[in-house]
This record gives sequence, C-alpha cells and structure tokens, in this order.
Amino acid sequence: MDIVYVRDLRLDARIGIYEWEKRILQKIRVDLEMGWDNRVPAASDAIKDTLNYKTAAKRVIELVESDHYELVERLAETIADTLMHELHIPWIQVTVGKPGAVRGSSEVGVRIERGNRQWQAST
Ligand SMILES: Nc1nc2c(c(=O)[nH]1)N=C([C@H](O)[C@@H](O)CO)CN2
Repeated sequence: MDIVYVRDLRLDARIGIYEWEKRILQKIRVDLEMGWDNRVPAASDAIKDTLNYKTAAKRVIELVESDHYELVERLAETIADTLMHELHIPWIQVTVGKPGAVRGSSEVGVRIERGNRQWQAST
C-alpha cells in the first residue's frame, strides 16, 4: 500500500486534564500517514483520484478547534476515526504530540494505527 502523509502540522489546542489546561491554548503537533493506492492518481493525473492531503489537514484543524480534549488519546482516536470514514482511508497512523508538556522532554504524546495495512485495491 502507498502512503499519503501530512507531517508536523502545528496547531493550538484546548487539551489536557488539569484545570489550568482548560483555560489556555497549547501547542500540539500532528503527523498523519494514510494508506492509499497512489497508482490510480499517478495514471490519471487527476486530483479527484487522490487522497487529498489538504482536505485531510483541514479536517484535522476543524476537529482540534471544535472541542476541548482531556487526553491526546481521544484526539488521536477522533482524528483516525473521522478521516477513515469520511475519506475512505483503509489504514491510518496518527501521531499527536505535546511539545513542552513534560520538562526535560522535547515532546510527549501518542501514536496509533487503525485499519488494515495489508489492504490492496482490486486491480
Ligand atoms: N497518556 C497520557 N498521559 C498524559 C496525558 C495524556 O493526554 N495522555 N495528559 C497529561 C496532562 O494533560 C499533561 O500533558 C500536562 O502537562 C498527563 N499525562
């Protein structure tokens, strides 16, 4: 399976378990790896056949801006579930990082994989 990716999407989010975190915006970082058969758009040269990375990134921005998330786990799961269903993605890896959340670390967070990585489009 081929990959379409979005790397290092930096956003301001309302996220965290502590009271003080509910009153501020914090920097987060999102990486997406999304399975797709890129042979189809390669042959047609048509955007309609792609998994459009701009569409995926804009949807992530909407999801981040639409809610307060206690845990990075819930945000990562929401992103994975929404993109898989709306964009018909067979496999996705989502990384959500909070830079600066833990003193002494450059970033903490989660990485999840959902769907079937062995998926092949019928040819
Ligand atoms: N596995 C997780 N651990 C922690 C989370 C989280 O979302 N997932 N969140 C926090 C706090 O919000 C922290 O980021 C504040 O510094 C702690 N651990």
